[in-house]
Amino acid sequence: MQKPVLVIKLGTAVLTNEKGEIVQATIKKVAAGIAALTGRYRMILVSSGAVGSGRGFFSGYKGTLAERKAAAAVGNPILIRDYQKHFSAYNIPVAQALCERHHFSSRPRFLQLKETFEEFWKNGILPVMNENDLVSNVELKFSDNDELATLTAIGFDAEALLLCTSVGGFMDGDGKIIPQVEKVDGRIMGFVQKGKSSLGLGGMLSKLTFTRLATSLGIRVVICGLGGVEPFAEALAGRSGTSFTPRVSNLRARQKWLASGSITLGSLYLDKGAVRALEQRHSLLSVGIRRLQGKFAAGEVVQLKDEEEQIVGVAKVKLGVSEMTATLKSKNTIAAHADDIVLF
Ligand SMILES: N[C@@H](CCC(=O)OP(=O)(O)O)C(=O)O
Repeated sequence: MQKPVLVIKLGTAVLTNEKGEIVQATIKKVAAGIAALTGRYRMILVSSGAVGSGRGFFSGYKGTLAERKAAAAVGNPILIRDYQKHFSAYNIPVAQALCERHHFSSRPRFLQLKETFEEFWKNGILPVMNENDLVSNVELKFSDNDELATLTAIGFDAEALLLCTSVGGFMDGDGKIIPQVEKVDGRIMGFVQKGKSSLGLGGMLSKLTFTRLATSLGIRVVICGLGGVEPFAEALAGRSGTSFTPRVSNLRARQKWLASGSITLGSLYLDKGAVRALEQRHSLLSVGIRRLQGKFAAGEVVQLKDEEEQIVGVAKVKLGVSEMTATLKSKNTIAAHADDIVLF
C-alpha cells in the first residue's frame, strides 16, 4: 500500500529573523524533522521565504509588486540552495516545484503534476513548492502559500496538513494555544488576530479560512510552530500546536479537485431555498440566485454564498456571467449541474 501524503507549509516568519534573513539553524531543523518522517509519508514541503531571501539585493526595497516578484526570483534559488545543503545530510535530493493557479484549475494539468510528484517520491526526492511569483498573473495569484498548501493537500488527498507559524498554534482570547478544535465555527473565528508578518502574505485569518476548507474535505490540519526537538512528529501526535479535526468526507477525487481548484472568478449569492435544494443534491437553478459578482465564463468555478454571505461551496457553472444575468428571473435554467457542485 502507498504511504499517505503529508503536506508541510513553512511561512516566511518561521524561516527568517528580524532582518528578514533565512535562519540556517531553522532549515537544518526542518531537514531533520522531515527526514525522520520519510519512512511514514510521501512528503511535500510548501515553503515561503523567497521574497525574504531575495529582497536584500534590491536597493531601497519598498515591497512594490515588481520588487516582490523580482525578489522572489532571486530568493527562490537561494532558498533551494539552503534546503539542498541541509537535506543532503540525509541523502534527500530536493526538487523545486514552482506552481501557478492554472496547475490546479485545470484537471489535466493537475493530474500531470501528480504524476511528476510520483516520480519524485519513487526516487526519494522531496518536492519543495512555492508560487511562481515572477510570472504569476496578478488577478489569478494564490492569495498566499496557505492557499497553495491547502489546495495541494486536498488535490493529493493528504492525510494531514501542517501549517507552521511563528506563534506555534491557534490561540484563544487569552493568548493560550488551543490544543484541539472540533469545528471552525463563529466562536473560533472570533479569536482570530488579523495581523500578519511584514514579509509574508498570509495571517491567522487566512490559515483558519483554509483550515475550514481542508477539514471540510476530510483533511486534518495542525497549526504548529517549529519549537521542540521534533516539531512535525510532535504536532502530528497532538503534543504541540492546534489540531483541527477533519469532517468525514465522501467526496470523490474529481469533486475534491473541483473544491481544491476553487479558483473562484466570481460568486453566486443564493437564497435559502437554493441552498436547501443543493443540500438535497439538486442542481442549481437560476431562480435561486439572488445576485452574482465577478467575471466568469461557462465551465469555470465560482463560489456559492448563502444569505449571510458565507461560502457554502463551489460550483462549475454552465453559463457565463452575461447569460446567467439574463436568466436570473427564469425558473428552469440550470446554472450548475448537481455533479459539478461541492458543498463544504
Ligand atoms: N511566495 C512568497 C510567499 C508568500 C506567502 O504566502 O508568504 P507567507 O504568508 O509567509 O506564507 C515567497 O516565497 O516569499
